[in-house]
Amino acid sequence: MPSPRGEPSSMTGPRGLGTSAARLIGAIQSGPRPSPGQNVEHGESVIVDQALLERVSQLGSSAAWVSPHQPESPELFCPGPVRDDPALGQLVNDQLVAWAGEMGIYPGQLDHLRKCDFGRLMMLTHPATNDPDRLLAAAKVVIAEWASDDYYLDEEKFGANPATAAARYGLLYGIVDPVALPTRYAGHVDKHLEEDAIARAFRSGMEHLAKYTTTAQMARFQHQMAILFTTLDQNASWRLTKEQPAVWHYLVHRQHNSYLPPMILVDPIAGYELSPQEFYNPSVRRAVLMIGLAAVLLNDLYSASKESDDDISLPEAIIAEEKCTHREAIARTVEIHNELMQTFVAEAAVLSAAGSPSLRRFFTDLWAWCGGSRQWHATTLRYHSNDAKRSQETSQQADTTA
Ligand SMILES: CC(C)=CCC/C(C)=C(\C)COP(=O)(O)OP(=O)(O)O
Repeated sequence: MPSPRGEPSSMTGPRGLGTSAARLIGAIQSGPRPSPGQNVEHGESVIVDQALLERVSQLGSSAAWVSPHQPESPELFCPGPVRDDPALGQLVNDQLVAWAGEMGIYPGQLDHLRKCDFGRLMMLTHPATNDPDRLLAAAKVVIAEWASDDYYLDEEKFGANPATAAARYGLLYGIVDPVALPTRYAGHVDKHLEEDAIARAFRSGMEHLAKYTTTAQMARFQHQMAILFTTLDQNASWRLTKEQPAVWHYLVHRQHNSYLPPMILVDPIAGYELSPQEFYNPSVRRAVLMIGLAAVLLNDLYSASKESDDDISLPEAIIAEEKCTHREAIARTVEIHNELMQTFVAEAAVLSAAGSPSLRRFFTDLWAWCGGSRQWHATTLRYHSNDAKRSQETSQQADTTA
């Protein structure tokens, strides 16, 4: 298949772990000699600095393997946190919970919200900044995303309903990418903001985030949110039909129902910008999509204890398709996660060697985001509460790989 930007035919060569990086090197090396400073923004015609490539290829990969406590469990290929500053996490968490109260999200649940410690998640996933206000800006939109998932789609006890989810997400997108209605109807949006706490949270969170984003960074965030909402609609449709998706359908779904909305904020929160030319370069996008999927599969590994019995997740899709045990499905999920992470490392290394300093930093910050997210998933009360519906087997199994 030709890529949208017409990569050389060497991109259609062998497939599988590692071969993709080799294809990229081939593609990059086969082009004409670059002019000084040329990088992936301007096409694939860059000669790779082999010494640099060897250095970046090592980046993080050895440290990402951690010995399992149970020899039969597959190891998770994921780094640990780059920084752990509990006081900073608590400061952000306190401000976040106060803001959630003002917005009216998680009514009657603020104590639980505090204990889930999303402020700690932000501190762990954005080690490039110590500025609590930057972390809070990112935290607000993240918690608004989670609230929409909980209150529109997942938690029927909170009024979530798959039959109305798509209609609600449609209205919510009108807040994320503010609509410009004819005068006669504009007041309805204001009324909706008064009535819907999640819409209010998004409006407020986006305003705060805009302090730190360029126009292009905000636009790409809105694009990623539109994608997220589309897949949450897809999820609602599976819930309505009680369909267990095929594994590949689930992977397509989860690649976009992923942690990419918070992950692609690593540069504005750290105070730099990956250019739109590099961000949207198809090879860069491919690497980013892979690490985004891997990061959210880690959620599937840790969150099983809180999910309902009809949960849609990769282990559940594998059990249905392969008729295997829960333990085997977890092992397969870890394998898939690891393949994605390893391919990301290989491809990001090549792209880093050819790209700008901001691209190298962006990949490094995504890697750090995963390390922080893993630490939070392994410890947060959201996935480790005493009233967990299912046995803790899944998260314990995932923990043994941590
Ligand atoms: C942070 C973010 C992008 C939230 C929106 C969608 C979402 C909640 C996820 C991608 C996390 O997956 P999941 O819906 O399974 O989350 P929980 O396990 O219910 O916390």
